[in-house]
Amino acid sequence: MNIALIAHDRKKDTLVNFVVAYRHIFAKANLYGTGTTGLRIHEATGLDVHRFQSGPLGGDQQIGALIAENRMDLVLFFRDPLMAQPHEPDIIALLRLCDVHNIPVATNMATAEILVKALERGDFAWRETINSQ
Ligand SMILES: O=C(CO)COP(=O)(O)O
Repeated sequence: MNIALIAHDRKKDTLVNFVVAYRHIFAKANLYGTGTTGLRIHEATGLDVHRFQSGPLGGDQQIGALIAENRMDLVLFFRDPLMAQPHEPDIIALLRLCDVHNIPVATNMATAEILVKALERGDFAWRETINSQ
C-alpha cells in the first residue's frame, strides 16, 4: 500500500499529529511525501518516508506522476484553504489526477480519519487486486 502525505505549512502540525496517532497503520505502508512534510513526519514518527521535492519546487508534480502511473493507493493532502499558494496549478493538477485515476484522496483530517480506518479494516483490498493484475 503506497500512501502520499502532503500538507501545507499551517496544516503540517495537524498531519504530523495524525500520522503519530495512527502510526500503527502507517507503519504497514510505503510512505511518500513532499520534502518538508516528509521530513517532519519522519522526525516525529521514525517511519521511513520517501521524500520528493518540496511542493513549490515540484513535489506535488512528482507525486502526481506516481498517481498517473497508478502507483499511489491513497493520498492525504491537508491543504490550506485560507492561504494562496504559489504553486496552485500543481495542487489542482495533483487532485485532478486523483479523480482521473479514482484514487482515494483526503484534503482534511475528518476525511483522512475515515479513510485510514477503512484502510485498517481492509476496505482497500480492491487496490491490491487492481495492482496485481
Ligand atoms: O507545498 C506543498 C504541497 O502543495 C508541500 O510541500 P512541503 O511538504 O515541501 O512543504
